[in-house]
Amino acid sequence: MIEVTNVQHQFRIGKKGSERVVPVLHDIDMRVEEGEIVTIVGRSGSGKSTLLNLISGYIRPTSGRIVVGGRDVTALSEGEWADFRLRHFGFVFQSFQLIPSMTAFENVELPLVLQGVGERERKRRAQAIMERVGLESLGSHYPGELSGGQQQRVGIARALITEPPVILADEPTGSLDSENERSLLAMIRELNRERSITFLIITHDDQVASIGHRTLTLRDGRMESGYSYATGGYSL
Ligand SMILES: Nc1ncnc2c1ncn2[C@@H]1O[C@H](COP(=O)(O)OP(=O)(O)OP(=O)(O)O)[C@@H](O)[C@H]1O
Repeated sequence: MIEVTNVQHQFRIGKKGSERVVPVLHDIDMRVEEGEIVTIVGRSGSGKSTLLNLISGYIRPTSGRIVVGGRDVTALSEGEWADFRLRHFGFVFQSFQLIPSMTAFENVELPLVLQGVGERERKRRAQAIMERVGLESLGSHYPGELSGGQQQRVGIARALITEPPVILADEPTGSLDSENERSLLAMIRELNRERSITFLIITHDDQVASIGHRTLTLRDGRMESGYSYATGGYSL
């Protein structure tokens, strides 16, 4: 499903002529199978978000190969990438990233607008997914009128609406209290079981890490072997 092979990444910072190279990721090899929940942990600055941004194509690796669903995505043009991203990935963020001037329903519908899906089909699918995440009565609320837990459910519904095979989540419970965190994690598990959606989740939180079938650890830009809850052993 996702195969990262020998990926290195460095950022260039500073003015042209006096640029400095900042190496961030080294020799990254990892695989995520279809239907797995994989959590990635590591200290602040270890390169977790950079790895997620590489997998989702927002940045390109300095070297190495990333294959998603059988496609070598490092070879895609910008336009192809935007299209590929919309079909293959749903995104969930710590800060929800909802559009404040749109209602919950309109936020959920938005990816389908971008995909050019007709209005009737959009409404039907948005309605169904809002029901699935328990928000059917809150569709007309604006994000500012919802609790953090409810906003993150809108975020999950928006990520699910295009039925992507993979959901990438960066600290999805980082802004939630422990009760909302528990309920969001239960929902991620259910969605994974019901729909075989693959989840790749970055987190600092042990509770979140433990919902992964495997947990991988990044340390100073290198991947340490991961712990598998299924086999009780370590592997990449
Ligand atoms: N656009 C950029 N330009 C230059 N350096 C960057 C850029 N983005 C990230 N970095 C550097 O890369 C390193 C890894 O950052 P990254 O955000 O991937 O870490 P992280 O593990 O996700 O951290 P956190 O848990 O704090 O979010 C850091 O040293 C950071 O300063």
